[in-house]
Amino acid sequence: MSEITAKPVYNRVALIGLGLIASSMFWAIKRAGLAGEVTGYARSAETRDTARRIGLCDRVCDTASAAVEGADLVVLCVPVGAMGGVAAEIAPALMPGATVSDVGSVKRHVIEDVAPHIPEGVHFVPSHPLAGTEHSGPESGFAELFDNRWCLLVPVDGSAPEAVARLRALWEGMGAHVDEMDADHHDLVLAVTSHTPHLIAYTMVGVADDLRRVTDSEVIKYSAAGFRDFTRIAASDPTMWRDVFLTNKDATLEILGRFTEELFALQRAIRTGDGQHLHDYFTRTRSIRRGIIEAGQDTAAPDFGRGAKK
Ligand SMILES: NC(=O)C1=CN([C@@H]2O[C@H](COP(=O)(O)OP(=O)(O)OC[C@H]3O[C@@H](n4cnc5c(N)ncnc54)[C@H](O)[C@@H]3O)[C@@H](O)[C@H]2O)C=CC1
Ligand SMILES: O=C(O)C(=O)Cc1ccc(O)cc1
Repeated sequence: MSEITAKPVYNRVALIGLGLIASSMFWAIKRAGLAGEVTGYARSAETRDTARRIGLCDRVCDTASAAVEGADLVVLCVPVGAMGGVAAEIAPALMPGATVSDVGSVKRHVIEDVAPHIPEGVHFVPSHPLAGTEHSGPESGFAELFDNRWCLLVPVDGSAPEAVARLRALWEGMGAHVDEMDADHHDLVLAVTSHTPHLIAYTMVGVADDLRRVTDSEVIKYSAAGFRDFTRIAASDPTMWRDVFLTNKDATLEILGRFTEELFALQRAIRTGDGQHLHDYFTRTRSIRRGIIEAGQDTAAPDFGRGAKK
């Protein structure tokens, strides 16, 4: 857990879109004293009311422009497909010298949608915390979400090194390990490690539901850990994940193509009784898992299902 820092990294941070990630950022920023003030804006009056009720943000504003006024860091925490529209809305109110960042799960598309709206003299440094849960909304965040998790910074052409270093300090202060990556590489890596696995989980739960077994209490009760993980992941926010697949289309289709080829080979091995193929395949995948454990790269699973925490 981070210590309280002596000096805030930013004077004023504005969080736009008050869901899981923004609320977790707020509690993590407060935990370590990383900003003088945190303002927030959410599109719906209901979310703004909830935020005020639970003390999420020092000041909740009724417009995005009011929230970003005087902010030296603005973080867009809305679904990937909404980033460009929000950037256009806040652009005239951005303070010269401010940094705009985002936390979107896809980077190339966000950069293409947001960068054209960033005024001269304002920095743009996209980011992506590799931490989350299947929960969403302002009450789902907690200060520990980013502890020991990776946050990838994806600087664009012209991102000033000092703006990148300052954002790195914020994420490290929130407990994350930080790495930098190019946008296309990011999108391919995430298609393998997150996006396609989510699609597979959605599909598996859909298949089980088609068989009318998933809602049967006995099946839920006796389902093994793997299927339970699928149901947890398949409960993730539909808007967020719709946008992920629509905006990381090429990388996801590339990985899905490879996935289906391998799946067909396994399907054929089962049909033809080719136990050697199955055994070889499972031996290879087991060694990958063991390599991860031996390298100490298996970070502890976050404590899913927690509520907002002050
Ligand atoms: N949920 C997760 O596990 C992770 C999500 N992300 C990314 O973080 C971003 C936010 O995700 P969450 O916090 O999970 O979502 P969330 O659904 O909890 O919160 C998103 C908020 O944005 C608001 N919103 C939607 N469209 C808007 C618009 N046009 N203008 C203003 N507000 C709008 C929603 O009402 C909601 O309050 C997404 O881009 C997602 O890809 C990144 C890492 C992990
Ligand atoms: O809940 C899970 O298992 C996750 O994988 C969380 C997650 C979801 C989306 C991201 O862009 C990053 C992390």
